[in-house]
Amino acid sequence: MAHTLHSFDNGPALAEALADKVAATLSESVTNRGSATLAVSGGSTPKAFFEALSKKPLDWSKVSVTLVDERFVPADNPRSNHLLVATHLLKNAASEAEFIPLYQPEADIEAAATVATDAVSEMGTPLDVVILGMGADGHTASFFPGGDNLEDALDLELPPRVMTMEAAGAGEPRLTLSFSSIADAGLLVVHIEGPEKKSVLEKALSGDDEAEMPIRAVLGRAETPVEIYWAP
Ligand SMILES: O=C1O[C@H](COP(=O)(O)O)[C@@H](O)[C@H](O)[C@H]1O
Repeated sequence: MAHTLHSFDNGPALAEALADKVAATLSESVTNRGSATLAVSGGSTPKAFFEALSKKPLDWSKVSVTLVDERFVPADNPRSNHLLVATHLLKNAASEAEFIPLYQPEADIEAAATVATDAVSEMGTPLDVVILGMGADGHTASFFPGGDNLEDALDLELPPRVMTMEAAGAGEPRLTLSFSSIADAGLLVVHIEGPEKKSVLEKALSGDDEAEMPIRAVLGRAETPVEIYWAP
């Protein structure tokens, strides 16, 4: 599938431009459908983007926000993506948005995935905006190389859902949207920063082994053209 690379001089310029693009897409959905949906990633990269997006003037009370992936930890854990989003995105104008967590306080992660699947499915499909990150190992969402559920997670024939994932490189067990949940998003972005991530992207684009670098599934098979946002 096609992709477009948007390069910026620095992180703050990228954050502002991406926030403008996402806000415009969400506003359009609110105008056309009366509501909008957004799924964002965790990690260290999106903080400045979240801060910029949180200030964009749109009817956030009509916007539902969820995560692309999450560790199986409660929201007060410093490694929680929910905590990251609460701290950097769900404030200012965006404090009006509804947040749908992937972590659920169930006895085990499989039960949490079932509850989260029901909650996310109420957001409707396709999602309006999905923002993906990418790790140095070529993972995106929680599609990790060597992940125990990787094959099913990348299967576009399986229904959209929240899945569990365990992998050596993942730390805690993870909850992740399946590829079928994100591949048809209205706006599908891969947000990466730094020279190392650029090299990882170039390596991903030069091969086709998805088990080695799961980001290749997104770059190669997503129904929606991928918008890559990069800054040094
Ligand atoms: O584990 C994760 O890492 C990736 C990339 O994070 P970064 O710190 O290198 O920006 C992220 O996209 C994903 O949501 C997160 O769970």
